[in-house]
Amino acid sequence: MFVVNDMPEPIDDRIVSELSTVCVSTLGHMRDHGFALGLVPNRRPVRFVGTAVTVRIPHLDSTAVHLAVDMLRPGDVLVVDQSGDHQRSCFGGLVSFTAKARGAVGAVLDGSINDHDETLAYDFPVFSRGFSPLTTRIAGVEGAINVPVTVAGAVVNPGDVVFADSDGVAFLRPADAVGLGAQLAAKENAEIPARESIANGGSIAEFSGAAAYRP
Ligand SMILES: O=C([O-])CC(=O)C(=O)O
Ligand SMILES: [Mg+2]
Repeated sequence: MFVVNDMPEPIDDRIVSELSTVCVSTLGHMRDHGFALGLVPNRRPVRFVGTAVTVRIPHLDSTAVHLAVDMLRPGDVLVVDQSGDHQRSCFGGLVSFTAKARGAVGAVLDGSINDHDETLAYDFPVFSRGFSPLTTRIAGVEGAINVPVTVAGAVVNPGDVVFADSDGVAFLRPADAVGLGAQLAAKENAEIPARESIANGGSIAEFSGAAAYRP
């Protein structure tokens, strides 16, 4: 059975611009959930913030991926749950080319990617488990578009904020992303005077508070 739900509301442009200047790992200093752990980008440096368009496929059948890629809009990020089949690739040259042509800003797959050499020229950022020659088929078995999915340990809803950089990917509910950019920027900016102090012999443990635990 195939499920094709409506496309989600695009995330606010302000969320995109605020999160585009801060690091995903700064969020990792503040919370432990919502990260896609174990995925790697097809190139570094990389950075994108966009609206999650979700897809769930059974391991062999990427019919729903091809349907979803055609639906992508500028600013979207395709997020694919491969039902636990991490070794298989549903995402190669033609899918990358189509996603980029639609204006999507990236993809996050809990599976592998293929067509490495072809996709270099497309310069389309994709997080995945790595490269694999074992691909999917258009088998028409089943699939779902814009349903809640699980990707590398994180639950993702259609319309969530996908916040990605060279360190990895975080997923945020849009309401949780409001004002987050400023919070992360403040935390990062606090390190500027610390660097100056450390360069002059100061202590990272004093800055971080670890010094309080020195026996
Ligand atoms: O079509 C696929 O499923 C994967 C692929 O090779 C491509 O995108 O070119
Ligand atoms: Mg191909």
